[in-house]
Amino acid sequence: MVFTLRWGIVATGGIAELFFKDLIADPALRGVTDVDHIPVAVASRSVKKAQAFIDAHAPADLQTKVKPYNTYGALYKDPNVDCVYIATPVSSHYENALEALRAGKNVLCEKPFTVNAAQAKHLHAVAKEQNVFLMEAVWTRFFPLAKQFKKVLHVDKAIGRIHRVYCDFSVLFDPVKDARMYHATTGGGALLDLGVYMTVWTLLTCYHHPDNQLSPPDVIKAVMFRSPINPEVDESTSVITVWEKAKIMCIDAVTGPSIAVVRYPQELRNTPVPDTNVIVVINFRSFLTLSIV
Ligand SMILES: NC(=O)C1=CN([C@@H]2O[C@H](COP(=O)(O)OP(=O)(O)OC[C@H]3O[C@@H](n4cnc5c(N)ncnc54)[C@H](OP(=O)(O)O)[C@@H]3O)[C@@H](O)[C@H]2O)C=CC1
Ligand SMILES: O=C1OC[C@@H](O)[C@H](O)[C@H]1O
Repeated sequence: MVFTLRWGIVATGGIAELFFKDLIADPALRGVTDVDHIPVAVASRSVKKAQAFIDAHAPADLQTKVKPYNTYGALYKDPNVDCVYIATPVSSHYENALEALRAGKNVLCEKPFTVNAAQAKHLHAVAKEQNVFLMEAVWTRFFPLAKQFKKVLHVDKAIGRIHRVYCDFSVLFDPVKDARMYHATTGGGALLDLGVYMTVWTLLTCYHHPDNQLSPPDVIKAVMFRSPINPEVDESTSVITVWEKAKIMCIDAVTGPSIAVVRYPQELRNTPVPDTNVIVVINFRSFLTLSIV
């Protein structure tokens, strides 16, 4: 029997477009035959934008079936929506998710989940109260690669004992096109926007290390450079965590919005690596490659 999940899309920006395209792809393409996803509503702050989004992205057979809304709140009240996908800037995630949860909807909320831990904890509590599903859309955590990464490190122990972890991720943002990245009011800056991506690999390596027994890090220290374009947001941030039980020190660095230091496997492969050192490379561009060099 096929379970059908009916989706409401909140906001019509860049990632909402990509999500929508994936949502309507046939699940059989990824070997799934017992679940079907259908978009039933799109909400924007302007109904014209919602309609234009549907016109541009919904396939012919769904064009008249996907309902446009001119407020996000109206979509939360639609009884045909089972799950709401929130694709607004992070500064609005808490408010949007809270309203959707209180309307009894399941929620998939874009990363970063909220601007602080208190908001995240409150959303978690409300979702429990309402007995609905709530998740942050950190897609990289759900690639088969993540599972394989954990197995290679912690079950196969392919690189032996882990002493130090370095995670580095950079993206260059255009001050006009990616304006949300340059303002604190929209939750911009390197750490808030990109930090989750490194955290995935840090947590898989350190938090899920068998010796760590799912304990939080014992030390967390961070250094931040302000953006020269708008000092309200950070240009780059480095975070050191120490995991005493597993005896690992981890350095996470993110860079953006206006400077990007991009390191990809190609250049690492060309770097001679002494036998005693091992680098595990995750290729962010494809998410398919896990190399031990
Ligand atoms: N998982 C992933 O790979 C990615 C996730 N993201 C995350 O998705 C979220 C949205 O990013 P992205 O789509 O790139 O952003 P965009 O700026 O392209 O779109 C954001 C949309 O949110 C709505 N919105 C509501 N309030 C505001 C506001 N105050 N200012 C601007 N827009 C607002 C608008 O839709 P409308 O006018 O229709 O209401 C707008 O189109 C962020 O949290 C980001 O971190 C982003 C890129 C990749
Ligand atoms: O989540 C993200 O990952 C990739 C970036 O290009 C994007 O803007 C960011 O928000």
